[in-house]
Amino acid sequence: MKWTNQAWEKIQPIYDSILQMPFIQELQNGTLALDKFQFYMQQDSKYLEHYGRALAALGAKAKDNQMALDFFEFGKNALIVESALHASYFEEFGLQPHAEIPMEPVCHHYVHYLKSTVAYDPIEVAVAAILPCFWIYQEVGNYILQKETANNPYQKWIDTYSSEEFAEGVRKAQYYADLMADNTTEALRKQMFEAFVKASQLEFQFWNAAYTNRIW
Ligand SMILES: Cc1ncc(C[n+]2csc(CCO)c2C)c(N)n1
Repeated sequence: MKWTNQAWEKIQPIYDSILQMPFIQELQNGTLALDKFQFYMQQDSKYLEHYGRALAALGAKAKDNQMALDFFEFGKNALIVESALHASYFEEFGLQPHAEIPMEPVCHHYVHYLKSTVAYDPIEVAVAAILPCFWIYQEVGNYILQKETANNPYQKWIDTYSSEEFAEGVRKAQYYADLMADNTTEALRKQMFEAFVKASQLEFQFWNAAYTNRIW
C-alpha cells in the first residue's frame, strides 16, 4: 500500500472530527458567525505568508531540480492565494489591515512547527509535514461542495479549494511524499507518519481556534 494511503488511514479519525466541527458545518451551511470567519481569515493570511516561505525553503533542499521547481511553485501559489484573499475578502468582510494582525497561538505553533521541520528535519519528514495542508483542504472543500447552500457568503472561499488547478497541486505533493517514502528507511517512514499526523492535528486546531477565539 502507498505511504499516502497508510498515512490517510492514520488521520481518518482526525479528518472525521474535522468534518463534524461546528466551524466546518456552519461554513457549509453559510451560518458561520462573521467574527469567527474574520478570525480565521486573518490568521490564515499570516499562515499563508509563512507557509509559502516554508515551501520555498523545502524546495531549496530538494536534490532534484523538478522537485525544487514544484515546491517553489507551491510556495508562490500560497502567496498568490494570500494576496487574492487580501484583494477580495479583506474589504468584503471588514478585516483589519494586515500589519495590525498578531499571530495567535495555534497559527504561531503551526507555522513554526513547519518552518523548524523544514530547517532541521530530513526532507522526507518535511514533505510529510506540509502534505495535510494540501490534502485536508481538498477533501474538506469537496465535502462542503456536496451540500451547497444557496447564497452562502463564504462560497468564494469554498471554490478556491475545489478547483482542478488546486487538485493538480495535491496530486504532485502526494507523489513526492510517496517517492520520498519509497526511497527511505523504515525509521524515517515512521517519522513521516508522525509529522503527517501532527500537521493534521494542527489543521483541526486552526479551525477550532477560530471558533473558540483562542488568543494569547
Ligand atoms: C491553515 C491552512 N491550512 C491549509 C490551507 C490550504 N492551503 C494554503 S496554501 C496551499 C497550497 C499552495 O498553494 C494550500 C493547500 C490554508 N489556506 N490554511
